Amino acid sequence: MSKAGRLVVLVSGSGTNLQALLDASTDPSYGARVVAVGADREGIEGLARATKAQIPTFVEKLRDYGTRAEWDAAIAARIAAYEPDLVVSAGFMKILGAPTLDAFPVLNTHPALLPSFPGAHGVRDALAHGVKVTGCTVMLADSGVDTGPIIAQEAVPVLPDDDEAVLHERIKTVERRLLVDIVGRMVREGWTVTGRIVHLGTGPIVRTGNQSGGEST
Ligand SMILES: Nc1nc2c(c(=O)[nH]1)N[C@@H](CN(C=O)c1ccc(C(=O)N[C@@H](CCC(=O)O)C(=O)O)cc1)CN2
Ligand SMILES: NCC(=O)N[C@@H]1O[C@H](COP(=O)([O-])[O-])[C@@H](O)[C@H]1O
Repeated sequence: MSKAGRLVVLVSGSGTNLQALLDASTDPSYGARVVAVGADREGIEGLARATKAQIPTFVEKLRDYGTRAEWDAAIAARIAAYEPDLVVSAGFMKILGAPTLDAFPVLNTHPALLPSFPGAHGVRDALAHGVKVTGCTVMLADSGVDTGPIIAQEAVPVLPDDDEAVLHERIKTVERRLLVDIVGRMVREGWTVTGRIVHLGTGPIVRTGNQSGGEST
């Protein structure tokens, strides 16, 4: 059995996507394991889920730093300490800067069909716009806000009496399944990026010296 891919998962809230990854990783054939959970705030359920699973956690609060650049450097250093093969932003509510993006592949999950409704309030914005179909997107983060190359999407219906919480829970049911599937495939199969297109299946990401995971061409 080859070595399991190392995931650092970043959270800012309830952490149900994190929990789905923790649950999936109990099967050795999944090929990935969560080695640390990071957050931008204390006292969230996502951190409690990690602690219950005996996974190391760290918190880097933006307000503890004089500048955004200092926070960017600090969270990148915390992530680097765990030597991830893949960073997963699962409800993490801060835009990651170059120190993280330049060092690691960062996967993000968003509760809307990008490029529609990017940002911190995708579910609220879709509902307010009156769309009849929304969904979720798994993508590679780049320096923009939800502008990175899209890996997978799945549509979710908007029902007449939906409020933001009801719709978001319907989306999250789909999102957790999609995220677990894509993370597992990326770690087991690797990926390449050609322009905006992500191709899965280019060889295992877990580095054993001469291998490489995600590659841009
Ligand atoms: N470099 C990137 N970092 C992150 C991305 C990304 O696409 N590129 N995605 C986000 C997750 N996200 C949407 O999926 C998202 C989260 C938060 C925001 C935002 O406006 N954050 C504000 C602060 C909001 C707060 O503290 O409540 C900010 O960072 O100043 C936009 C999009 C994860 N990181
Ligand atoms: N723009 C970022 C964003 O809105 N992310 C969303 O936050 C939720 C976190 O849920 P969780 O903490 O239960 O996994 C998820 O639906 C995720 O897509």
